[in-house]
Amino acid sequence: MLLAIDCGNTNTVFSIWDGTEFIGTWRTSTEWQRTADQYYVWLSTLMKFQKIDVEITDMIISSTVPRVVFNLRVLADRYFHTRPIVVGKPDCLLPVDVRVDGGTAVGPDRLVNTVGGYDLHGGDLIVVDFGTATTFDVVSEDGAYIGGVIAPGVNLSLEALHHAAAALPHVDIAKPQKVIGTNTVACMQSGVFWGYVGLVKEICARIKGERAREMKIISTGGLAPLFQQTEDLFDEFHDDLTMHGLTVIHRYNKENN
Ligand SMILES: Nc1ncnc2c1ncn2[C@@H]1O[C@H](COP(=O)(O)OP(=O)(O)OP(=O)(O)O)[C@@H](O)[C@H]1O
Ligand SMILES: CC(C)(CO)[C@@H](O)C(=O)NCCC(=O)O
Ligand SMILES: [K+]
Repeated sequence: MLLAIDCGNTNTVFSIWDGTEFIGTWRTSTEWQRTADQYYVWLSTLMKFQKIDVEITDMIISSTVPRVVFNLRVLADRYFHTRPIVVGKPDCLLPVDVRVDGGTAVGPDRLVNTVGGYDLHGGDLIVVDFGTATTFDVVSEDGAYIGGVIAPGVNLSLEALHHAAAALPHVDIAKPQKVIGTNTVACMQSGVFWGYVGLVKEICARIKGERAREMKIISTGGLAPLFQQTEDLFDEFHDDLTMHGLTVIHRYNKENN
């Protein structure tokens, strides 16, 4: 069975794929110091707790944090006796082209989202991922990753305000009732929430303009539903788009490598 690992700058998600569906998904904070032994204790405990008794034979990793890959490789070797596929490494084949400036190391999560989105919807897509950063990945008609946009993430924007301004507290994102905030927290939430609604609309409109064609907008990441409930920003939301993309890349490598 496949263990798919999506390692972002804030959180790392482990999912087990049985070939048809994900039978378990667990999340931990991303820390490059975490050792293979620590991962194993954590994962095996959670698997036992959910009575998931399966043998992991394959592993695929997407990591936006290069340093964590070493210990995940040790995990694969020591506990599962397998060599992981690492997205972005030369020996990992991708079922889509990447058309960007020479020397650009595109984030593996963006490549995986491109593959996952293309598999589910075909081409001419904008994939919006609300993680540590908010990324827009532009997928051409033939499924290639042709570039995109990187904006500061929602939580990062709120944290930046808190850190840089002595009188601004730590605030969690929420949809404000009105645009005009009548207290500090409401003002901050309004700036980030409505600012983000505008950001998403403007960027998507400009991408469509530059491409001069209609494009489907799909979203993923924990905060996408919060925005979707207000305005019709996206055509579709997929909670596990990155994980889906990892299973597609794994299958492609098994068949072609
Ligand atoms: N309604 C909500 N309000 C506030 N935070 C939320 C809400 N729903 C989800 N979140 C948070 O949104 C964040 C986004 O999760 P996601 O997995 O997409 O990205 P991440 O883990 O923060 O970033 P990365 O993948 O870059 O590490 C998570 O930290 C999650 O706890
Ligand atoms: C933009 C992030 C941080 C989003 O997770 C990641 O995809 C990344 O580190 N990208 C590298 C630069 C690029 O994608 O062009
Ligand atoms: K993510």
